[in-house]
Amino acid sequence: MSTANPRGTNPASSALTPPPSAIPPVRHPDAPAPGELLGAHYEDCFGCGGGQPHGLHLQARAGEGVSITAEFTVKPAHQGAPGLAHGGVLTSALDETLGSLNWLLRTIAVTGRLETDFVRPVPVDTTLFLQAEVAAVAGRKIYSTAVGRIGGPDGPVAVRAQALFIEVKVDHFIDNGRPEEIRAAMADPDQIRRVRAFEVNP
Ligand SMILES: CCCCCCCCCCCCCC(=O)SCCNC(=O)CCNC(=O)[C@H](O)C(C)(C)COP(=O)(O)OP(=O)(O)OC[C@H]1O[C@@H](n2cnc3c(N)ncnc32)[C@H](O)[C@@H]1OP(=O)(O)O
Repeated sequence: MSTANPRGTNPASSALTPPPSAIPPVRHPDAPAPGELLGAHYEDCFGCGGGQPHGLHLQARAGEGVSITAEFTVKPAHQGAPGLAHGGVLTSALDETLGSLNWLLRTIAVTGRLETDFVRPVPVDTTLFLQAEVAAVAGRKIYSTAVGRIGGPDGPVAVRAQALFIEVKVDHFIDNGRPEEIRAAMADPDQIRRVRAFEVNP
């Protein structure tokens, strides 16, 4: 389990601190190999899908262990202040990267809590280099951290996050999603096979 404080001097809330019973994450044997691009989990996802013109089009790549790297280039549609990325968009990029980690655990999970530190402004046209890892798992709870750098993968830190993801069944989406999108997703055999495989083949 990672012991470093990924937020520098700002401690995370206690809900994001793994309990003593938490265990280190285990990379699933069928997880994509280190270096492999993950691809979009859903074509219309704002974070990773190719079907959203103003989406982030974030590309995540499997790392070693239970870690991910990802890149996202800030577009004019992502501005908050003139010429600068909106903080919510940067948090979305962190959320998407952190969510991708669960593919390496082969666990379906949603974000329960996400805390972000905004360390540096991120101008339009900047590429954010993201790195994320799972720190610990406790039952359905997955504790993860992420950092986003600018200027290169080893550049200065612009954003940091800590998150708690909660494992859910595929019914979470079927029961709560808007019927038209759910129907379309259910009609896509690849989408359903991919998600169901996580449940029947843990
Ligand atoms: C068909 C298509 C499929 C597509 C698949 C794509 C998937 C990927 C998409 C990814 C997209 C990118 C990612 C996204 O953007 S995911 C989108 C953003 N997230 C959501 O929409 C989630 C909304 N929330 C919920 O649905 C429920 O609240 C969940 C499911 C999270 C829990 O409700 P549930 O009734 O199931 O469980 P529980 O309430 O018994 O809680 C269980 C445990 O967790 C603890 N806890 C819970 N919340 C918090 C919290 N905020 N802080 C601290 N702790 C929290 C809780 O205390 C308890 O602990 P304990 O008492 O056990 O110790």
